[in-house]
Amino acid sequence: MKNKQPTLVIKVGGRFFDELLEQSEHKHPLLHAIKQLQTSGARVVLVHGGGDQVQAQLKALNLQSDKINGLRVTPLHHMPVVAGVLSGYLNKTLVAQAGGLGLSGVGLSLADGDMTRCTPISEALGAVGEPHPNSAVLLNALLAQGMLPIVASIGADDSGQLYNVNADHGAICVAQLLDAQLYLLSDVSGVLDASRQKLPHLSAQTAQQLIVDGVITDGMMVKVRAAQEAADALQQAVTIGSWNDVAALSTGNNSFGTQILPATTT
Ligand SMILES: Nc1ncnc2c1ncn2[C@@H]1O[C@H](COP(=O)(O)OP(=O)(O)O)[C@@H](O)[C@H]1O
Ligand SMILES: CC(=O)N[C@@H](CCC(=O)OP(=O)(O)O)C(=O)O
Repeated sequence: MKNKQPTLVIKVGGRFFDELLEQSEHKHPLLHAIKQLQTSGARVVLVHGGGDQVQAQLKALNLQSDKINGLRVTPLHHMPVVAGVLSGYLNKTLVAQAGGLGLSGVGLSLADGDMTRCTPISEALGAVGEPHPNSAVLLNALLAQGMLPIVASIGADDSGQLYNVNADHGAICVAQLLDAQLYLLSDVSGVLDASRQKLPHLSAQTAQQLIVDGVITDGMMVKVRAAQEAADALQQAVTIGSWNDVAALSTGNNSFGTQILPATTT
């Protein structure tokens, strides 16, 4: 039976933590918006990355780290650092901050409760996984108790190997698992056009053109491509927006962010 309460999967990246730790006394607007959403009956799952913090920790340990098309090449011997930063310090920081606001945060990874299973993306990327939805039992049990699952982008495969997962990919997978509305939040108001204006929505064709023209680059290129695949798979729009405009999320304001539309509706 389909759950009648709306389910939202909200993804934040590394720069969110810089802002979170700068705000004194649990003031981050995203956590307040999540609390309001929960009060209004929504089920919320938070998925996070932390690429900047992974990079800083690898550098501090003199470990060279490269990216291919926005994804971090991850030799197995980098995994203790990657998993330690994402599933350890950052995940527990978010759980602690949520708790300070009265949210019951539960820190998880993509491997917990067998919620996803990873397959390697390519030999060149090493221990970088593509997550596949597997079991929603744990997440549904936590959500039924009014808890806030906080999922770090670390996964595992059938043989028990750990994987570094791009957090946008992780969030998409969790949204598929729960048939949820997906919000990929970052430090920009949405996808910007060549005049740096926010696009209210974006079709697959326009996105491809803006990528070819060099208007959508770097992490946003990965995000838009992943959001497009997710919109097609979920058959509903995926929103790319800013974690500072999130009050709009609880008021249902549909001018929030850029809506990435499923290919069939464009
Ligand atoms: N057309 C664009 N519109 C918005 N941001 C863009 C665009 N092209 C590149 N970017 C960059 O993408 C960044 C967001 O992607 P990314 O850094 O991967 O986010 P996150 O780490 O939060 O997942 C923005 O901060 C911006 O610098
Ligand atoms: C494979 C891969 O690239 N993994 C990412 C995981 C963290 C992440 O995605 O963090 P953001 O959301 O802050 O970018 C990384 O190592 O940086």
